[in-house]
Amino acid sequence: MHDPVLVINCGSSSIKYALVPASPDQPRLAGKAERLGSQEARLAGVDSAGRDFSCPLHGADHAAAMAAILERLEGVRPLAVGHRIVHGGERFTRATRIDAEVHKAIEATSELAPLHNPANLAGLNATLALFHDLPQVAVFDTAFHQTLAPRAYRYALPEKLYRQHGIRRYGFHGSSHAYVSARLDALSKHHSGGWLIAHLGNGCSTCAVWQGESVDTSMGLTPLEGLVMGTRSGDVDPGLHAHLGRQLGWSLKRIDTLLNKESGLLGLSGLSNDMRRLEQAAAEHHAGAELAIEVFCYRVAKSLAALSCALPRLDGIAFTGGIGEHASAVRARIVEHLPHFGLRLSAKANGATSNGDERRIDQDVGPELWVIPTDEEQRIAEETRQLLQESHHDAR
Ligand SMILES: Nc1ncnc2c1ncn2[C@@H]1O[C@H](COP(=O)(O)OP(=O)(O)O)[C@@H](O)[C@H]1O
Ligand SMILES: CC(=O)OP(=O)(O)O
Ligand SMILES: [Mg+2]
Repeated sequence: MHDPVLVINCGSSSIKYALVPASPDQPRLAGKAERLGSQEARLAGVDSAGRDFSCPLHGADHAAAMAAILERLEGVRPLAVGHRIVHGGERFTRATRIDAEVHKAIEATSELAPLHNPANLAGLNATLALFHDLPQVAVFDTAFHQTLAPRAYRYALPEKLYRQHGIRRYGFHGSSHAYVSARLDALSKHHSGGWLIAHLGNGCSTCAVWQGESVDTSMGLTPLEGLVMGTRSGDVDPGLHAHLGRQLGWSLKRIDTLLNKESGLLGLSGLSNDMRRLEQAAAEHHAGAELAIEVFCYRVAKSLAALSCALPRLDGIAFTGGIGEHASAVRARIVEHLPHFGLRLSAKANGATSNGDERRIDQDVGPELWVIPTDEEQRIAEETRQLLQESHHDAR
């Protein structure tokens, strides 16, 4: 049980890997393959000899990138492999050891998370081939939100669709929200309190946490509901699909691509899905970039206000994800849109450059405001290790 856990986090266009040691004072080998599927695809990180590296992947897809990662980890013998699996449907409420039947069940949920589950499976298949004798564990994004009450997870649709087809809200980014919520519990004086968490990365979601449990969240049946994201629209009028079909003759496939890949920050700005790029362009008065940032911030605030209804008490708000962690102007604009929450942002603390630390950014009055860098890999490793310990215990 002292060996490290290899964590594979396959996103829509990236793969993060981490060899997470049993004890936090030991070094962690980690890296990331980015922009997969494009000519700019690259892999950078630390290899099994502890050396930093960075290399082009020349248009590699997920499977090719996984092969390149595993090559760099040659000689590594982990305790187990923990996989981030985005959609676990209603069946998977906690980390689960992967066998042939679980593998099939994950495949079956792929159509509910078309940008994610197929990528997760590519990562799983690559490590299964190399480490076929090691335990492989699935840690689901949806599991943390299985504590939602029916009033939060049911859509106002005929019951049959829920009972027979599992059509309900599931929520995602569970490992991130769970990690941040546990850190807030450790750091804040409000132990086990009421928190709103904004995970703002390429995919974005908010979550209301009460006493360590998710009570509501912005994503739904798929990771498309809710906030404006890099290329995803978030909420639109459900009548849009029928309208585009009738008026423009668009197929469902075309509409799906529009909402998942051509919308969000990219669609609004007409420029980029990357917040850094948009902030630069907005500083030069690019109208599309200014609008994209304005809509993004307003929608995050609106979602936080809506989710506050799920909390008996609001102790604070935490920002995480690439944008939540680094974009101080975005955080300030979100807070500005919530004047009735009594939030008092400290301009100095908010404006300080982020160097990966956890920090408070309020003036010590009103609900607390935090920046907490997320660590999905740490959470996935912990859940993997815990599952193995439990099965070890049960077997004795
Ligand atoms: N310094 C920064 N300022 C503004 N935005 C940033 C900064 N660093 C990263 N971001 C944004 O974070 C987003 C990516 O978030 P991240 O959580 O890394 O993505 P992923 O969901 O792929 O893990 C991008 O929009 C990127 O522009
Ligand atoms: C669920 C989801 O949106 O994940 P990601 O942020 O990795 O795209
Ligand atoms: Mg992400």
